Amino acid sequence: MDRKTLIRINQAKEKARPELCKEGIDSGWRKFGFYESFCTSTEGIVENIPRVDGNQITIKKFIEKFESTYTPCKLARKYRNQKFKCGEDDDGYSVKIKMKYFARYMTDNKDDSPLYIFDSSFSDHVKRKRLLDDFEVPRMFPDDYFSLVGESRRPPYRWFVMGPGRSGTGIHIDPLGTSAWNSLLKGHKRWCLFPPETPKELLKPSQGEAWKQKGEAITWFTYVYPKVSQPGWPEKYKMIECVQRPGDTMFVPGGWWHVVLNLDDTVAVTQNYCSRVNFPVVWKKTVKGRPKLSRKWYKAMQLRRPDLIKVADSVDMNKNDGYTSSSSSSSSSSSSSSSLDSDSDSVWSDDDQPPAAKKQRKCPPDCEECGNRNDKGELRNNGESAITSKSNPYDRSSNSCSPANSR
Ligand SMILES: O=C(O)CCC(=O)C(=O)O
Ligand SMILES: [Fe+2]
Repeated sequence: MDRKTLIRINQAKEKARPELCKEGIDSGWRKFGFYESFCTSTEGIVENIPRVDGNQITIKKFIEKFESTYTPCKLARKYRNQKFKCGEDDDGYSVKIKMKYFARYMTDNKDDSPLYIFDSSFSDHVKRKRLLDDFEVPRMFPDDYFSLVGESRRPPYRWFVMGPGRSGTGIHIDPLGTSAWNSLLKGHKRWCLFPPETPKELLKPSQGEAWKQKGEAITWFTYVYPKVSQPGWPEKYKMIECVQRPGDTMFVPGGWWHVVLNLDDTVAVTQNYCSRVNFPVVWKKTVKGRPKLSRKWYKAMQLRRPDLIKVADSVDMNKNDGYTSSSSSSSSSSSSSSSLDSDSDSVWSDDDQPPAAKKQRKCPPDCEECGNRNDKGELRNNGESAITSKSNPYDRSSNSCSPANSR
């Protein structure tokens, strides 16, 4: 703890519990050594309280059964019986699980890289949609130009994210040059970020090191982190590292590599967006990778944002695209745009699509072509991905490696 914090804390302690401070500030406050001896883990606690589904029980029934009888109860959290996406099966279908099972798994699992809820379809559902009432887009991110194409046509863009310690998101770049914000409500996330020009080969675990867990964040921290944090690591690819705490919002600029490990149980919300700043890059990547979507977007801009049309028309499609808004910028993008050179619009819509359409967008789960895939069905192509299935953030990428549109 730094000196100033220590002084302030001690002042508060002196005022709040003077009797403890009399013995000397540390000895009084640490007499029993509970820091060492008392276990605060929830594991192993046997609960014997009635649990009630707070969404189902009527007020009348609650008063009758619990309040008027002075009976303690635990109103189960919302969404207990709601299903959330925690992965994808080999055919590309969402794997969903009820919140009550996942919540138990969160507190009671010993998996290396546990299941992770990463769900972008919650807002399509009448009950799960209520999650939208619980957060607001931070005021720094007012622009969202993909909204012009309409909610049902736009690529997936916001996710409810929840997972236990050791779960996380392997190293990747967010799709189509979009930037993102990620707000943490509970728990701690460990982040490492690298500039866009960092070569992918330096950031991915080598074959064999991690076998089936190649794309997992925990594998990255085990095998790659020691390399990137060595003194010889190039200054130009310098890692940015931090711990995100409850209430913190991370800003992830377009093109930046990032890897995220949950250090304990976390709940977060994240959104990808296209703003005035990243529009030239996002537009270019969309034209190249998602031509059909780009045509719809263009029409919508003609109608409602002629100012953006001007910018779109001035984007040089042949120039190496940097991630800054300045046209004179010389910073180079990742080398992945070729992976997006296909029109895969037909397959990015959503869970309700006919199986044939869903199948189209699949490549094998451990597709060597595209790189890798994490529990969230994340398929990456050169680390960068196209926004694809509505149900999956990084299905944001899966089209780019299906045979129909292989590079
Ligand atoms: O919270 C996480 O696991 C990271 C999410 C992320 O990188 C993303 O949504 O693009
Ligand atoms: Fe990301």
